[in-house]
Amino acid sequence: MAKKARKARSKSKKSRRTLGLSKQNKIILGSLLILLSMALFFSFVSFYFTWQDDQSLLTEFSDRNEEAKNLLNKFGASISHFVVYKGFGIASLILTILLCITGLYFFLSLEKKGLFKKWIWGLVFMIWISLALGFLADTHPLLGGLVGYEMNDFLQDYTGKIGVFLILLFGLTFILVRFFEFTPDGAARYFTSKKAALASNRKGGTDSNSTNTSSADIVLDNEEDTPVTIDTYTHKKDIPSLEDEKPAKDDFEVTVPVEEETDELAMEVEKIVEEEEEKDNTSDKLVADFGEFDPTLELGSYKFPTIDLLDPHGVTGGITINQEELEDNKNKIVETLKNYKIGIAQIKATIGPTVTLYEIVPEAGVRISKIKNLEDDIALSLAALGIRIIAPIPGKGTIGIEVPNKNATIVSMRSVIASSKFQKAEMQLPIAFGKTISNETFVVDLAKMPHMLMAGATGQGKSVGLNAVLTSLLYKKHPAEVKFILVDPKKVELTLYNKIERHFLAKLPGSDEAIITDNTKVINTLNSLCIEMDDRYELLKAAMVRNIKEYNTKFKARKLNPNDGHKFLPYIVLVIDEFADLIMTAGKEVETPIARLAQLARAIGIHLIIATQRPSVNVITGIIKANFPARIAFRVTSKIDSRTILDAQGADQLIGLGDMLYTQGNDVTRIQCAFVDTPEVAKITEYIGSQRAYPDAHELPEYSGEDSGTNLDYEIADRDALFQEAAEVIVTAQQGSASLIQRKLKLGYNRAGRIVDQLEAAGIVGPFEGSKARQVLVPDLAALDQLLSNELK
Ligand SMILES: Nc1ncnc2c1ncn2[C@@H]1O[C@H](COP(=O)(O)OP(=O)(O)OP(=O)(O)O)[C@@H](O)[C@H]1O
Repeated sequence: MAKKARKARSKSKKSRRTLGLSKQNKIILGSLLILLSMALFFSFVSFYFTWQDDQSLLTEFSDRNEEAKNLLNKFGASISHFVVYKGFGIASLILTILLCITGLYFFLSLEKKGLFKKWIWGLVFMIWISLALGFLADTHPLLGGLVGYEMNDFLQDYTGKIGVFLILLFGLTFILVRFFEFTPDGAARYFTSKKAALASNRKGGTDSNSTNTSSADIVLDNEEDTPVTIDTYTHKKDIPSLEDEKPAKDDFEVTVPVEEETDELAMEVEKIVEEEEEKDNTSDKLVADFGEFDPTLELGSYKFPTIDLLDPHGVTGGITINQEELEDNKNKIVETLKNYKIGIAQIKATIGPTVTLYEIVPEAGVRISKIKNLEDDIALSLAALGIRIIAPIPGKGTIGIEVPNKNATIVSMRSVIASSKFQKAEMQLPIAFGKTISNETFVVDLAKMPHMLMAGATGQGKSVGLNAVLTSLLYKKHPAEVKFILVDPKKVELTLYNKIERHFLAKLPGSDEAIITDNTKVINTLNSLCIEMDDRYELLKAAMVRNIKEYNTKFKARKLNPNDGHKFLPYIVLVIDEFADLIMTAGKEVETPIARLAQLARAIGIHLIIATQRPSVNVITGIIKANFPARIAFRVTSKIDSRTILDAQGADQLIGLGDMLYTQGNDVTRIQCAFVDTPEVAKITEYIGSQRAYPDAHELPEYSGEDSGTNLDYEIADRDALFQEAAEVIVTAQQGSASLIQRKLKLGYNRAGRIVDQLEAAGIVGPFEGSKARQVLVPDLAALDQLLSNELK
């Protein structure tokens, strides 16, 4: 009976949990297993009739002329010999059943958890039956198979016949208790209930109307026959908690208490788990059927730029070391320090592309500050610009003196992009800046920075640095994964990226140029980015995740429904070249949204890179600085500038040409920025731009400025010629957005915006509502006609 209940439960547990294969593959595998199980079944059964005839053929399997009597010929004879004769005897049939069940599980895509249990029990049965038959029918070894026979033999050698019998008895008890959930009181109840049912049947035969309909009958029963049974019946009706006392007359009712008496709690827990699983199963099933969502699919044929688009800049081997120069510098350092009575215990040189680091361990008792103060003297004696003393080198306990090489080696972008460190970088937005002083490629994750401030006097390598950042991302990221917003007031530095507008750039709806050169447009873009940020936070909140990475992972696993507004979110990188210019002209209007973005945008994948020539405090204000932990300083002209950008000096001692300091907190790292020339950028953008692209640049949310949409007073005569058409479009679509008018009537952004203002003045659309489309106040075209004709009266 318990088995019956189990079956019923296992049936109800049929869930759509996947087995890691696609549905088609599961059907194929399932049918293969079912057919195999049938083949084995026929082989095994016929083996018992044909084994003697086929025995001689076992060694001649490959001989095509020989024919076996087994229903499945030589295959059947061989496999049966192996599984039945040498294996488990007649119990091997269980194997065919297990295979068949497994096949059905696959075929019907059932949950595999129960399957594993079935196999375990199947094997237990096989071993027990084999052992039992080996014991009981030891004169017929085919029944128990070699396994049963040998096991018996082995056990009997140690425990004798009685011992084996007791072992078998224990095995049987184990199976009865664990598999059939048999308990002595359960059995007693079962038999009592059967007895009671029989008794009531007998009674039912004499008095067919006496069953559970009237209390008078019950009292009668009570008087006449088994009082216990009737007691239970009345309890059962009134007090369900006492059901377990005695079963009632009806078979159906008897089964209920028996079920509750046995291991029911565990079963109910399983049911709860099942419900939880089903939620996930929908996405698991989607993933199994269609695979994970692939955001790159729309541009599936996109080819990443190849390395040969980059120039090696004449550097083929590593850095060439001038041994003489090294010795010379070393001697000069030692001598200068000696002049100031500073003894050196040890000196070591690390040769970098632009500078060589001399690491010295001073003799015991030398004060570090003394060496630090000798910076100018050492520079003088070495007759070199750009000496930087790091005392002490963090984490090393030595003092570093960086001396520029006479012949600096260019670090080509090609070499850093090709480096395994960059190629293998498992970062969200990896950037290969260049090489450190020990000639290691320096790769950082923009997503971790999360915003970057870049400063340097004119001609020191800022634009090259920005190009290095953009190139790194272009080499690592698919157009679906990252979008750039480029602000270039100088109008010349970033123009080349126009070619990849429809792949990698994002812009405001309706703007013609993807690269922003106009300062007023920057304000709109920044505000639009703030709207995008708020929208993304809403999406993250709805998805119950903390950042864009988790969000996108969840979306790819098809756990977020696009119908609820969820979509794959690309990273957005905003690059502003010449920030000083912008802040001078727009001031607070720019500073406020930038500060807001810098404070909040890290989690939702919007990252800012700001470059400026003048790192003065009125450009890099406190609020901006506080939110840009990653700073890069190219050579600046004064110590004050260095302090403003890095909070430390040193940038004034750089040698220019891409020599830079990078800090992201405390440590300052000197890096030679990778050099990528304009023709190389042109080649890369050309390569990408010539490939199939999205229909348009990535569209940012619409932002119309704070003062728009209020106090509008348009004369009817001043209305746009397409006013009525636009009104019809808006009313038909019931969506008050300027971009809709733009698309439908093929207008520019400004004109569409004006029309929207006129529609608002006419009371056709509601006021501006931030990122949302305006409300349409007119329900249909008839109402619109009426409204417009009323106006004319
Ligand atoms: N990493 C580098 N390696 C070698 N040379 C470099 C590097 N960076 C810049 N240079 C040299 O310096 C020149 C000026 O660089 P870049 O145009 O980047 O300066 P900038 O700081 O952007 O100047 P501006 O602010 O006037 O635009 C480049 O043309 C190049 O010759």
